[in-house]
Amino acid sequence: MAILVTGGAGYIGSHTVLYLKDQGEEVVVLDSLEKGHLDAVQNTTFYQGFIHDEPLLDQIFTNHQIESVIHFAASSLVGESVEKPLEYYQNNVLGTFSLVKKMVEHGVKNIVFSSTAATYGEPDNTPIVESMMTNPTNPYGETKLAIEKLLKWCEPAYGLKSVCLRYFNAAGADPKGTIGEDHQPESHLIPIVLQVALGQREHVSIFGDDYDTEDGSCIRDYIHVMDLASAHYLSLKKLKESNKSNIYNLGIGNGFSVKEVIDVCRQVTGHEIPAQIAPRRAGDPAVLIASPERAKKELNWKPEYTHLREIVTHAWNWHVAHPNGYSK
Ligand SMILES: NC(=O)c1ccc[n+]([C@@H]2O[C@H](COP(=O)([O-])OP(=O)(O)OC[C@H]3O[C@@H](n4cnc5c(N)ncnc54)[C@H](O)[C@@H]3O)[C@@H](O)[C@H]2O)c1
Ligand SMILES: O=c1ccn([C@@H]2O[C@H](COP(=O)(O)OP(=O)(O)O[C@H]3O[C@H](CO)[C@H](O)[C@H](O)[C@H]3O)[C@@H](O)[C@H]2O)c(=O)[nH]1
Repeated sequence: MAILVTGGAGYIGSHTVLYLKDQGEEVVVLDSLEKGHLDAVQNTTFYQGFIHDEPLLDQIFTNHQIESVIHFAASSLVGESVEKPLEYYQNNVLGTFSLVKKMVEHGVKNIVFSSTAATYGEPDNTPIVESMMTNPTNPYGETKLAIEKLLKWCEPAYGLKSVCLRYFNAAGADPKGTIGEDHQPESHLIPIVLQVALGQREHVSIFGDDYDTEDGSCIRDYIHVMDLASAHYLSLKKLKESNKSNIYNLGIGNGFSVKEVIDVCRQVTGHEIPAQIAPRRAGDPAVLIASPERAKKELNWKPEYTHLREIVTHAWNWHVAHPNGYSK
């Protein structure tokens, strides 16, 4: 039996594919390659195409014995979603609609879904526990919450079981250095800061220093991408054993401000990394810190890389070895 990984050529998807294969799982990847990289999924059964291509999904579900889906494929930039909400609803909500419809038609009962901390919006308290109110502050988070709700209603109707993983900020790279983060254009904080250290950018902009935080910059919970990968594996295992849907936060449980992240990158790279204060980015909440206790307790998940310095070191090793990402 195989696992279909949508968006498996992307950043988190490719690290999860690597992890799943290491555990002996059979994997089939579907990715449009609009953002992903074929080199990130070498020696893996691969289909280039869209999750809303229903004939292609029929072909994949017919050709392979797919027992479960891990669903990463999405548009996922907070700022861009504020500018292009229609594109976000089309790719994320309508795309997932087709995927789930075809899963139901082909009798595939298990899905692990990439949700996000952005479903919570501006939480009243930290750390965030799963029972807190969801109230997204941007269209990206709204589309992910809409998908969580779609999955919830598909359980009583069609017996579809789901695990929604609300990740906080994915960072780092495969510690062995085989794959890493390469978004084009890059918008995420840590790779941008490392591109400054590599001399590819003159400075990093700090989006807002007037938030209600100690140093005025936004606070996020950075989680190593391989710890995310192991959580997907454990979620699927638990789902198949218990036949019970659930929602889990995935973060370390510690927050770092933008300024603190830049300081850690300075220590790791030995580069001065010039930074400039810039206006706030639309849709950004001030503080997002996870309580990962439910995932630790129920999935027996033990994050391996809990120090930001270690996470940044793995990212830096990848960037130094691949200054132009996957492009030759
Ligand atoms: N990076 C983070 O910190 C973070 C945090 C929370 C949640 N997430 C979620 O995790 C998932 C993966 O994020 P990522 O950072 O790896 O993003 P990514 O852009 O690197 O990967 C997404 C992949 O999906 C593919 N894709 C997009 N739309 C598609 C479609 N309609 N059909 C087929 N393929 C499609 C892209 O080509 C890309 O390879 C996303 O769902 C994202 O919303 C990411
Ligand atoms: O050049 C930059 C880039 C980012 N930031 C700041 O750094 C923090 C982290 O930003 P990222 O773009 O790296 O990540 P986000 O927190 O915006 O988004 C991540 O977490 C979200 C959940 O909140 C979503 O799930 C999204 O997919 C995922 O990339 C934010 O405060 C952002 O304003 C800067 O100051 N300068």
